[in-house]
Amino acid sequence: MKLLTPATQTPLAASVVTIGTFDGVHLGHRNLLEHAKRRGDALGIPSVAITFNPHPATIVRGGTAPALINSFEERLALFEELGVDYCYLVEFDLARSQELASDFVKGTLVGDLGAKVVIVGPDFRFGSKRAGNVDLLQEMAGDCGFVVESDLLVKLVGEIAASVGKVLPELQDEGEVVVSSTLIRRLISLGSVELAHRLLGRDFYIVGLVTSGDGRGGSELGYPTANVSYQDNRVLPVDGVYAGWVQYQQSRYMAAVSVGTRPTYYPKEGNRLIEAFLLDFDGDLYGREIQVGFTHFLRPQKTFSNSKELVDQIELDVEDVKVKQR
Ligand SMILES: Cc1cc2nc3c(=O)[nH]c(=O)nc-3n(C[C@H](O)[C@H](O)[C@H](O)COP(=O)(O)O)c2cc1C
Ligand SMILES: Nc1ncnc2c1ncn2[C@@H]1O[C@H](COP(=O)(O)OP(=O)(O)OP(=O)(O)O)[C@@H](O)[C@H]1O
Repeated sequence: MKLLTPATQTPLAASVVTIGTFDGVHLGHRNLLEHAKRRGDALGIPSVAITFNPHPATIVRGGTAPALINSFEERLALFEELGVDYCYLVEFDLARSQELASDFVKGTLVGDLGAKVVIVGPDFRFGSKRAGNVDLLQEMAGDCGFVVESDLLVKLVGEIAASVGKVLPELQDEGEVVVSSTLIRRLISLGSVELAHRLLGRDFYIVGLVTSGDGRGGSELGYPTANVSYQDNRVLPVDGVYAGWVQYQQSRYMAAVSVGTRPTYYPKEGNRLIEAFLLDFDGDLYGREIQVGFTHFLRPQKTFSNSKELVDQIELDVEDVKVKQR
C-alpha cells in the first residue's frame, strides 16, 4: 500500500475511493474497504482509502475528541492487511474543517484521485458543518463522472445484538446493532473485549514500545511484565486483568495482561499501566515493539495486603489464561 498526501501525490487518473476516519477498522469499515478493493480489481484501477488524521473531532470539537481504538500507524497496518492499494491521508486542520463539501468532492475526489466509484456508509458526513452527505455525492456524481455506492451498512442481529444489549441496556430492545467506532469504544472501555472482538472482526490490541516499570515483577514476584507504552488519546479497557496475547517479531505468546495502577503498591495514585506477563517466554523486551491483544476479561484489579497474596492470585490468573486460550 502506498501512502499519499495532498502535498506529495501526483494525481491518480482513475480510482475507486472509500472515505472515513475508520477508527478501529471494524466490520463496517472492512466491508467498505474490501468492496473498494474488489471494485478496483474488477475495473483494473486502484482502490484508495481516504482517511483523516488527527481525528476530525479533535479540531471540530476542541478538547472533546473521543479516545481512539487505534493509533494512526495501526490503522494504516489494518488497511494494508485488507489489500487497499493507496491510503490518501488528509491531514486534518482548521482549514480542512472549513472546506466546503462540494470543494472536497471537486478537489480531492475528482482532482487528486480521479474517482470513478465512491463507496461510503449511508450516514457518512463530510465537509464544513458536516453538510456533505450521500445526497450531495449523488447530486454531483453525474457531472463529476463517478457513481456512488452507499448500501453496505453492517448491522448485527440475534445473539450478538442481545449480548451487546446486556452490556448497554439502552440498546436492549433494539434487536440489532449498527457496528460503529463509538459503540466499540464503549465496549472496550467497559472491559467487554470479547464483544469488541465480534464488532471489530479481530481482537482489540495496542502496539507500543516496552518501557521499564519498578523492576519488582521479575525479581520480587517471579512474574516479569512487559509494560507497553501507549498514547494518551487511546481508549483503554477498564482496569482489570485480562487473558490475551503478545506478538513479538514473528512469535505470538499467551499473556496475562494487567491494566491498572498497581493499587497494592500505589494505594493513592499510580500511573495507569498496561503490563503483560508472557507465558513461555524468557528474554529481554525493553525498548522493543510489541503488540498486546485482549481476548477475555478475567477479574477487576484488587488491593492485596502483601506481595505473596498478589503472587498467589497471579498464579490463578495464569491458569485462567491457559483455559481461555485453549
Ligand atoms: C496477571 C497480573 C495480575 C495483576 N493483578 C494485580 C492486582 O490485582 N493488583 C495489583 O496491585 N497489581 C496487579 N498486578 C500488577 C503488579 O502489581 C505489577 O506487575 C508488579 O507490581 C510489578 O510491577 P513493575 O512492572 O513496575 O515492576 C498484576 C500483574 C499481572 C501480570
Ligand atoms: N456499520 C457500518 N457499515 C457500513 N459502513 C459503515 C459502518 N459504520 C461506518 N461506516 C462507514 O465507514 C466510513 C467511515 O466511517 P467513520 O470513520 O465515521 O466510522 P463510524 O464507525 O461511523 O465512526 P463513529 O462511530 O466515530 O461515527 C464512512 O463512510 C461510514 O459511513
